Amino acid sequence: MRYLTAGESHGPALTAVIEGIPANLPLAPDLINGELARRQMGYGRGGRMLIEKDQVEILSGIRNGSTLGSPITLQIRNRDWINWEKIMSPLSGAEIEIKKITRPRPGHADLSGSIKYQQGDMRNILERSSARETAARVAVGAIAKGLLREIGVFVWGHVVALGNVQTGKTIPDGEPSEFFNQVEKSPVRCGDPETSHKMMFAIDQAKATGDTLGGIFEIMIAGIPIGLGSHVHWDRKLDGRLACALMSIQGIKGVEIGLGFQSARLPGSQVHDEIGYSQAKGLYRMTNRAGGIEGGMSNGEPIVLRGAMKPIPTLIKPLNTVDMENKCPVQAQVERSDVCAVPAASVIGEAVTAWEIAQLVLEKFGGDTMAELKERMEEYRKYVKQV
Ligand SMILES: Cc1cc2nc3c(=O)[nH]c(=O)nc-3n(C[C@H](O)[C@H](O)[C@H](O)COP(=O)(O)O)c2cc1C
Ligand SMILES: C=C(O[C@@H]1CC(C(=O)O)=C[C@@H](OP(=O)(O)O)[C@H]1O)C(=O)O
Repeated sequence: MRYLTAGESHGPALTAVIEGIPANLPLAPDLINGELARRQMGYGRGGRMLIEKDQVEILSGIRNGSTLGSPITLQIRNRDWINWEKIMSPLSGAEIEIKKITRPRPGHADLSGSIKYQQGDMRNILERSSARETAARVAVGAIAKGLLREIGVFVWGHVVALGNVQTGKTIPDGEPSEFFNQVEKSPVRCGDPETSHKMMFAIDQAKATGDTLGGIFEIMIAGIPIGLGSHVHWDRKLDGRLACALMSIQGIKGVEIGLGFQSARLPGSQVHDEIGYSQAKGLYRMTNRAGGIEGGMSNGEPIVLRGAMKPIPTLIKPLNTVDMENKCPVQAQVERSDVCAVPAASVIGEAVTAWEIAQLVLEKFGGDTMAELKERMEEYRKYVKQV
């Protein structure tokens, strides 16, 4: 399976072309639109989110509510395009004078991108570096989530820290759906109402001072059998693949799996998950500090990952920079911006990890149709149970 996305932030649309989804996966546009709406919902977003109401158009690969096995093309139009049509026109000689962006924002792609691609106007960099692109990735992830649901695998995400406000709540063992229902109700995607309020207050304060905030989100993936990924080669390791997926999200600067960095400070007796066996459960772990991954493979416990997002680089009270026209000190470019996008990043984290898991499932079990895939997984699950 593979996919590509294309599209500029203020261009006409974002597009994704996906290859390798098996035939006969039921897929309604509402399933994708629901995920697109979740990505847009978080507290702390700027003016752009009031303009966009992301809706998917399916251009190929799905007929009568079901995948065909052929490439799937998805498109999400940018409602903001009408305000940028002339500035973003693909034709040369626009009728209006276009003001170049020459004041790179510290923390964004502007400076390095404009030097690398030899662009005098940094708009030519910011348009594609923008996290607007993640709307396309969430649409792709919605299809991956749909596929995983069919084989009993579920992906959830929630915010565990925003700036220096942290939630003490962890995902409960067993059936976590009640906890995640609470998360869906929270504008900051935090399962603890009291902490949610503190997080919203922190965002309000950052906004009032022209500043921005980052934070940490956690992803949990349940229902994965033992043995996804492999120890045999570096690029087949499940932890490496998931870390790469999360690090590819704009603004993500750190990834942890299970205890993560904390495991480096603890003795082995407090880190490794002891193995047990009972007739009812079969092989099981007494704890899940490894976050469900050992030796580059799933170990049958839920996978638990965290992504750390830096504060948004565009500040309403801009940082110092250099004007590339004359190298004089100036304040960085600012039009409008989000104050915090960690709740959105949590939804994007679900999408990119769901894609990676779906890809690994297809690599292990294969299948041109959902029936083939389900049958092969069923067989494997039976085998694991009787080991
Ligand atoms: C959902 C989301 C929304 C974002 N919104 C903004 C924004 O409004 N302004 C901004 O400067 N950066 C925003 N960012 C972060 C930048 O896209 C990101 O910092 C930039 O592309 C540089 O990449 P890097 O931080 O991964 O190095 C957002 C990121 C995400 C995931
Ligand atoms: C458009 C989205 O996020 C954008 C990501 C982004 C950036 O620099 O990454 C900058 C902002 O865009 P604009 O400059 O148009 O206000 C965000 O709104 C989105 O998430 O759909």
